[in-house]
Amino acid sequence: MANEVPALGGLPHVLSGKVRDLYDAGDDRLFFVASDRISAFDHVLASTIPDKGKVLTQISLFWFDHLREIVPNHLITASIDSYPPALRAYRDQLQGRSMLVRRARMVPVECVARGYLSGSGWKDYQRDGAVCGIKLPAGLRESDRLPEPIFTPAAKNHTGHDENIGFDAVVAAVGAPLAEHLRELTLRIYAKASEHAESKGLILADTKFEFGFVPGSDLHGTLAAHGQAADGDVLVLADEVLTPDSSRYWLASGYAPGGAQPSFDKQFVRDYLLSIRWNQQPPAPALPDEVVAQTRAKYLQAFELLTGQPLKV
Ligand SMILES: N#Cc1c(N)ncnc1-c1cnn(CCN2CCOCC2)c1
Repeated sequence: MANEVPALGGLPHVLSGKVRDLYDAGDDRLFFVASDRISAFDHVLASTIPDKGKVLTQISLFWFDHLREIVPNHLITASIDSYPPALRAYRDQLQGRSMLVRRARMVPVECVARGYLSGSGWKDYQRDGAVCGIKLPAGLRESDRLPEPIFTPAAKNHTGHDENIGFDAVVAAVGAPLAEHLRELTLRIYAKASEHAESKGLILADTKFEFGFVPGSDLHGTLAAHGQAADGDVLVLADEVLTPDSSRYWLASGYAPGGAQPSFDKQFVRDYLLSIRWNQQPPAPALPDEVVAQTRAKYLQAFELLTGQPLKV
């Protein structure tokens, strides 16, 4: 079937996720545009949240910079004046919610770090007393802080839920040296990010990273000291980074283990969808204006808490 999503400024559409659209910018570059779409219970809702795409993009850009001493990344630029000329005609549509990145050879594993027991980790713990084959102490409650953060990888499942896998499966997929590097790097990034979040009154319960390899010479003209493959390619942090869509953030002031914690950004949406007893089947319902406004405010608050700056809308 012909691609239903039109090209953007002559850049062919590559794929779309629930929130972001990806285009081929040529010369081994990709172009991301983050929409204001919002998903809940695995469905994209009929309503959008104004400025959500800008918030998520700006949070990723903040973390790329904050983590630059730990890990290089795939970003080329988020400045419209540096985009391919044909895109500059879309300045109003792209401002603040887009980025030009290096096309990477993506690692086929979702690299998840967990500091707390929640979501699929809680479900796996209840069944096995372990998460991704990592045995945990008995008697943990939902949302409990783990004795130490753990690496809980997942297989990329493009249809729906990613499937938690053991470290051995990562080794089988990418080899032991890279598997060990991914685990160490994922946990190191998580430690730095959760320390920053905590200093801002937020708990970073868990987060998902995606990594890929780019030619070493492409990386700002310098070779990175670590994460270098034998062929000279360099491992970079890609995709979205430590956003409320790829992470669980909780307000530290309201933290109460023993049950599910309110989602920092989507609780108003979830509560509304539960209140109308939606059967979680398409078509996903629209949201009342008040829920849209409250949710937008939470995204702006997340950005301001994490960065210390108000979002330029
Ligand atoms: N980042 C990045 C990246 C890159 N730098 N090079 C090559 N491929 C990718 C890539 C392609 N797909 N994904 C999964 C993330 N998707 C994005 C769209 O929205 C859905 C999720 C990553």
